[in-house]
Amino acid sequence: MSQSIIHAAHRIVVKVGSSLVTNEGRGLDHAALLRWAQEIAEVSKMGKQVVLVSSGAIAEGVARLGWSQKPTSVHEKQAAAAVGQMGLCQAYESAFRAYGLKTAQILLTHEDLADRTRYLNARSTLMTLLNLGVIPIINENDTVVTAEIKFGDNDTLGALVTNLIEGDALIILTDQTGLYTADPRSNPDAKLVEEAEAGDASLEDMAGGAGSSVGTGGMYTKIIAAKRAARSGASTVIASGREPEVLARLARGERIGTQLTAQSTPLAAKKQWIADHLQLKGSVVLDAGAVRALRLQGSSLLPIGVKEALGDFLRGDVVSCVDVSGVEIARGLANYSAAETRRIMRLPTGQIEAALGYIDESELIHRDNMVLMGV
Ligand SMILES: Nc1ncnc2c1ncn2[C@@H]1O[C@H](COP(=O)(O)OP(=O)(O)O)[C@@H](O)[C@H]1O
Ligand SMILES: N[C@@H](CCC(=O)OP(=O)(O)O)C(=O)O
Repeated sequence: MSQSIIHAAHRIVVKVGSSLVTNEGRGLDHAALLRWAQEIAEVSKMGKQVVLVSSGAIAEGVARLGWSQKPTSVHEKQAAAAVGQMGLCQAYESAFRAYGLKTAQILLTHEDLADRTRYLNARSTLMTLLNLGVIPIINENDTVVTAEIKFGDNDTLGALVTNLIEGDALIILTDQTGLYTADPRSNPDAKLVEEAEAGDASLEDMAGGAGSSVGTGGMYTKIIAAKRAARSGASTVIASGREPEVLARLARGERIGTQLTAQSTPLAAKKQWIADHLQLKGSVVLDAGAVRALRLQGSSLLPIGVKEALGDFLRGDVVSCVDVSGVEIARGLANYSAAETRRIMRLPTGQIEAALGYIDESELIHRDNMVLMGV
């Protein structure tokens, strides 16, 4: 059997569920947290970047408040989450510190990822943390969300974070060894699914299907998360968080649990999305040198090669790159708005900062965020 997709993955999102983190609700499992921290340190040393999405705030809050069971009222759940998140933070901070790693807490809501500016800000912060070698630890910002605007479960959050940072892979650690052909708790004959295509509809039936008791969480949300992650080209592994050295072994290429493979790579998925993008917010007119650099040398687009910026695009919008006669050469995600582009076009990279007072990127459109058109 081929190697685990985690072996080749560079940027990985790891999601751990409440039952694992809190030892089935009995309070934080410090030994498990230490194990994952040790393994993530090992995976980082292999040159991979890791983001951790951790549940457990509500379960830990319930334990800290001395409640015998999870409350049903939204506000009590939110209060429990606020109490429990302190415990999660403390525990992760000291577990990772033991292995020489710094951590950062990021709490997100659905609205943060739906709003374009907040999406880009969250993305930039996460990328900056990863480049600094810090491990971001993400949870839903339970205090400010109500049922209608909740991710609802952290499997979904894990997938959206994978899309956000263009991760190569999502690892969902849970209390089962992977996806079975039926719920193994009630079907002792169920078999482990070792590999399948992410998005394969038959998986949803194995996991219970929407609307069943399992459909509100359990494996179903993991299958849907794998489908979402695959949209940006990331494959998913579902495995047991209790399996010794699970993360390190996956990273070394060992096959563990269930692998749900995406049909394209993150780069190909992004380029397809850009090529298909119909809502172009503007265009830039390139000089002959820039046209040659894009077409023949596979270069990024630098401000110096831009003669004109048309329309009113913002940073992150898809813009069209045309030659002086209006022929579309490429399409890509702009790093600067139309107004900024007008101030930096025709300038060499070294003068961008003086013209704007800051520099985000030296390219107007990076090659990885660009597709050539009509070739
Ligand atoms: N086909 C299946 N294969 C494996 N587990 C399943 C399946 N269908 C339902 N489940 C249930 O899903 C549970 C894991 O989901 P959940 O309790 O939400 O975990 P987590 O807290 O890790 O998100 C398992 O304990 C199992 O009972
Ligand atoms: N934000 C919540 C997450 C709840 C959740 O999705 O839990 P799980 O299904 O165990 O991943 C918490 O930290 O308690």
